[in-house]
Amino acid sequence: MPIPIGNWSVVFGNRLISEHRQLQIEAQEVGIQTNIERLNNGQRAAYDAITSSIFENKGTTFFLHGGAGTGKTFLYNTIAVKCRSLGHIVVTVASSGIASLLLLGGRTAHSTFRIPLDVLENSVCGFSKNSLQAELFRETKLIIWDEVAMQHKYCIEAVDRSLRDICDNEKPFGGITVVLGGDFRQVLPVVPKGVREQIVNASLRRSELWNDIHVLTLDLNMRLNPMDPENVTFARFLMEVGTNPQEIVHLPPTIRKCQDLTELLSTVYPQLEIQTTSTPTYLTERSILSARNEDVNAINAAALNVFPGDAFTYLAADKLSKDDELDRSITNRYPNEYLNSLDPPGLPSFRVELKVGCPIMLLRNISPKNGLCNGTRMMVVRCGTRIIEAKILTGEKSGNLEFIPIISLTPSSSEFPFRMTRRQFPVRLAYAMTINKSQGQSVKFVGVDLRTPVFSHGQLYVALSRCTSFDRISVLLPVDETDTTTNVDWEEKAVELKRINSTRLRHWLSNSIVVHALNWYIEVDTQTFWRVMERKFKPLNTRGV
Ligand SMILES: Nc1ncnc2c1ncn2[C@@H]1O[C@H](COP(=O)(O)OP(=O)(O)OP(=O)(O)O)[C@@H](O)[C@H]1O
Repeated sequence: MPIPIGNWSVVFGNRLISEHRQLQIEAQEVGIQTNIERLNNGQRAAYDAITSSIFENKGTTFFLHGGAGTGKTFLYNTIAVKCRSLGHIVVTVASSGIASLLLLGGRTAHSTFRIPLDVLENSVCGFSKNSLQAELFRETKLIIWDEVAMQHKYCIEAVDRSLRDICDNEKPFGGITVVLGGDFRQVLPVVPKGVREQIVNASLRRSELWNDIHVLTLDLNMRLNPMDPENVTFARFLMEVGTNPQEIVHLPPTIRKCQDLTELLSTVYPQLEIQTTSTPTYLTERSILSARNEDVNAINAAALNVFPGDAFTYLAADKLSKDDELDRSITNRYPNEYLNSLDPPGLPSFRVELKVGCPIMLLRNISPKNGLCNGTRMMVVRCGTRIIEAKILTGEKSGNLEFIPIISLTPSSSEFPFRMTRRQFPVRLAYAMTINKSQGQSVKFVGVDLRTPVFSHGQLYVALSRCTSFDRISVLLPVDETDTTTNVDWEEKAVELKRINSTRLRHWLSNSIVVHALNWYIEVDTQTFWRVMERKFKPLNTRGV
């Protein structure tokens, strides 16, 4: 297609600003006053602090910290509607497509701010000073950014840098009031093949920006009924797992412990062998979670095996990028059979097997406006040769029938020493999903596969907080465990990872031990060091005796 000549925004105005004018008109039609009156004390205090920064042009950066169900989204939307109804521009974004669907006028942070995919320490966003985006942001009074705890700090820093530049203002985010929100008890940013220190360091809390951030806290769970003692105990248990985690967690007797995978499957998905059981409500209400992709794939395959009906198999077309295809040393070393055997995270498998009535999860933001985001759960309605028809199970658009096309997907550049593309339906089976993927999703019945314990910060807390009561959680533990599992908390004060420096070394050695691991030095306080050693080596000693 030829590129249009001329500057159409001069004729029609800035289309991004026009979209926001539409949101302002819609906001005037919503009766926002009742929502403001319903805010609880914590929400009200946060509301007052944020609105005063907006209306008095203070340009404060806030972090709204709150666990699952504490009413963060309710508050974001209340503030956004209030400001829009007064004619202000409010940009609402989230770190994931699925979370952005819950915000009024929400989009992903990456698409709104044009954050580079391979973001680095000094990256800037992909809009210039004269762009439509820059014009929109200069008019913006408030930015709301949800699920920030799982976003790499470089993304937030890139937005800060770019906004300072286009607004010619050295205040954080160019002087715009910003509300970042999330929960640091949940999983931290994903750093491919990253070691613990890299992952902890990728968190916003380790950014220079954190020094200028004003933290607001919400701690009343609005999803649980405070009059129900069972609910209160459950909320307390979750809080304990999230905020004061012990290395070993005792799972209360009210949580069902399954003997094997078959029992876990039949507890979470009862009567799966009957085709008519698989309705949208049945599938929306349940999920099995596991920390590792391999276990998730095995559980999905087992569930599909139990579910009746004909299986449709779709094989992908894999190929190397054009440059690599010409290089004989690469084509000889990585033939097509090898590419087919790869199962990179975030990409569909080479072989996708589906049945009508089974749940799937989208792996790409195909059309956020229509509820088709990375993470959207759907139920397969028809399996065509070139298209899959599926019903949306979650979010505002649930119940809508949509077509899923075959598309070309590329794994992140750092994954392999070559570039490849895979043409496949961007879906995975969704009877089970990884704990990281389940963040932000709620279900009625959850199964947690803990045969391999969680390995990263916040995973146990996220897995156990997907539903609202003990008796709806079933777990599968290793054969030799009856009611305990391991938790991981990387934000704790007891063990701090730091690059060594000689002045600190002398000081540290008085009350801690410095261990050399790979190319990092790890400082561990003496008590924790011996506790870990004891746990690790006790079995050997016992056998020796
Ligand atoms: N002040 C309030 N009055 C009435 N209902 C509320 C209030 N605050 C929150 N809620 C309701 O409580 C439930 C949880 O709130 P919300 O989804 O905003 O929490 P959240 O912190 O965003 O949760 P999550 O992190 O799990 O997404 C929702 O159904 C919401 O409508």
